[in-house]
Amino acid sequence: MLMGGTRELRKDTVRSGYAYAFESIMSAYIPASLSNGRPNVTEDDLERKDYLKAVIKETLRLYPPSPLLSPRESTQDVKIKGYIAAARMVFTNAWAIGRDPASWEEADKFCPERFLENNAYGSIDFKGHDFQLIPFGAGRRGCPGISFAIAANELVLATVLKRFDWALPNTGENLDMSECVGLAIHRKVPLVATATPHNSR
Ligand code: HEM
Repeated sequence: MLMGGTRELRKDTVRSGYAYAFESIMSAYIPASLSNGRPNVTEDDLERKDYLKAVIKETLRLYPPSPLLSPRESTQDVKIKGYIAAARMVFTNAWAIGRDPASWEEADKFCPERFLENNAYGSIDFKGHDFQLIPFGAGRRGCPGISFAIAANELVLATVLKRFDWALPNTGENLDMSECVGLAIHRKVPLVATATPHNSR
């Protein structure tokens, strides 16, 4: 049984807000607030990086690395949305849940701003309490590595943005964001980007 709907992976050629998000972090947030005369990004810098955190959250909403989480098996009869799941393997489609228009405005649009404080989804988090956003699962068998994973993601992303000038190939507004189907999500078309060291930051 597949919980959370069976929306098909679609060829998402809409560049939507990716370039904007990328450029915003690079030019508006990172240099100004992370430089501080120090060469490296530290965890202290990240305390204040609301936009960067929102970008990671929005990425996990649209592209949960484990789109079907871990399979579960019911130990007794249980009715879920009209299905009987006695001794059945149940998959939770976190990918579809993250794009469900019943839960998200402009569900397919990449819009990190939605997660900024005071905005519509500012209080939603991925720690397993808000069931519309469960890239790490939820409950007793939810991912125990959330804090470590998020800290590593923030640190690496902030560092590579701070240390390099990034440029996308000339794809205009059509960066192909299609995904491959699989246990772990990944890009169908590899991302080609140039990174020029930026030593002055
Ligand atoms: C972005 C990074 C990560 C994502 C998206 C992720 C996602 C997940 C998901 C979806 C599950 C299954 C949860 C469920 O079915 O309810 C899981 C389980 C698990 N994760 Fe992660 N994870 C990440 C990083 C990590 C890291 C860094 C660690 C360890 C340091 C870790 C350790 C585990 C373990 C041990 C489980 C099994 C928990 C259990 O079955 O009781 N994960 N993770």
